[in-house]
Amino acid sequence: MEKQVFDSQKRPLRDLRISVTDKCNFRCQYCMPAEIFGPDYPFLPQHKLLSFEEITRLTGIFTSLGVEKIRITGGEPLMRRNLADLIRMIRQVDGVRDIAMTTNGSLLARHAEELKAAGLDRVTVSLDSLDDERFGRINGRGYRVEQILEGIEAAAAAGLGVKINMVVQRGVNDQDILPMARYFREKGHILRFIEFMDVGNSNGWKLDQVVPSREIIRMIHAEMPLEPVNPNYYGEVASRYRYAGTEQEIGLISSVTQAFCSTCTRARLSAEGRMYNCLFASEGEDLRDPLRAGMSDEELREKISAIWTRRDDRYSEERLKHTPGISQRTKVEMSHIGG
Ligand SMILES: Nc1nc2c(ncn2[C@@H]2O[C@H](COP(=O)(O)OP(=O)(O)OP(=O)(O)O)[C@@H](O)[C@H]2O)c(=O)[nH]1
Ligand SMILES: C[S@@+](CC[C@H](N)C(=O)[O-])C[C@H]1O[C@@H](n2cnc3c(N)ncnc32)[C@H](O)[C@@H]1O
Ligand code: SF4
Ligand code: SF4
Repeated sequence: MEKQVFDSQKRPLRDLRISVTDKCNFRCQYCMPAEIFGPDYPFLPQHKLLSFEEITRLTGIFTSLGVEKIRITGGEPLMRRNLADLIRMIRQVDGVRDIAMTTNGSLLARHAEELKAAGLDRVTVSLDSLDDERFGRINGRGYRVEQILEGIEAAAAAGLGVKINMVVQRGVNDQDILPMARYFREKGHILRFIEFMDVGNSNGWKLDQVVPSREIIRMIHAEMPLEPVNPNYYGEVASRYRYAGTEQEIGLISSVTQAFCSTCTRARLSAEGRMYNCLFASEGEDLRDPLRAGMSDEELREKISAIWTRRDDRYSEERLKHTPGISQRTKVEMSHIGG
């Protein structure tokens, strides 16, 4: 690393979350509701997407400013053709310590081995229920649980690290909290419960749909006693717990009730090459056009450094005081920026 940049709140730039496509084969109601993301939805045409070479070049510039962790996301990242080639290219970039991918798991079984061979370290698979009927409704396309579980097991068998993410919504899948905890405890995979967030403009978020993490802990602890575990690293998003007397962990991502903006080290790159300083940002800064217009690495580096240096975003910490006005502000969609 040549230089570590800090933002206006003294937060270092450490992670880059790269969205490789805005398309997805699911239509999760909380992310890409089918009524809005219908057959005529104007997804990005291929020429507007950053190429693998462009993503790799930008990754190298980000690592020279302090980034060590890369997360590949989307849309559904496995909808991007030849994704393993991109992983192979990013793996070669100096300073990249960890490459993870967030996926809905539906295409994972057929790609797990090539992704591992290309240099992917770990996957986080999103799964909100073990009940086929509920899961089919949540994903909006009738996909079955079995297909995702096969993807999870294929990833583990290929030697990838595996975590499971479950977005919890009251009245939608809160009855799945305990079955999910029991199942993944038995399987030995880390399950993380995510508080449903007001991302984007289309998911019709209401505060009473959020199940606070402390309620989830209480519920699980009553059946399977838990004890807290210290964070793995500065700015870890999940609070960790383990089942008492075991090494088996769960995580709670409390972005609504216990915001973690004060240690947020994450920059985001959208599929068309805009840099976002926050998951809830309205505007991103275009890097693609300057890159295609021939900007040098040094000039791009200065541009990215300047964007991070003036960053003061802390949306989640301010959310509650802003809650009445939340829906009036136009934010980037989660499927666009990648979560
Ligand atoms: N508000 C907010 N939520 C976030 C942020 N980063 C992640 N999340 C939420 O947490 C979920 C899980 O994110 P992951 O990328 O799996 O978590 P992570 O903590 O980066 O993963 P590890 O690297 O395995 O620790 C996302 O899908 C979002 O819902 C963030 O910066 N702000
Ligand atoms: C936008 S998806 C992209 C990657 C991939 N398609 C997937 O679903 O894993 C990334 C993560 O964001 C989470 N997510 C989407 N909308 C959310 C919301 N409103 N609140 C909390 N998490 C959300 C998803 O559950 C998923 O774990
Ligand atoms: S959460 Fe992931 S799988 Fe669901 S619609 Fe969004 S991008 Fe697709
Ligand atoms: S709300 Fe924005 S600043 Fe806060 S943790 Fe999330 S991405 Fe970071």
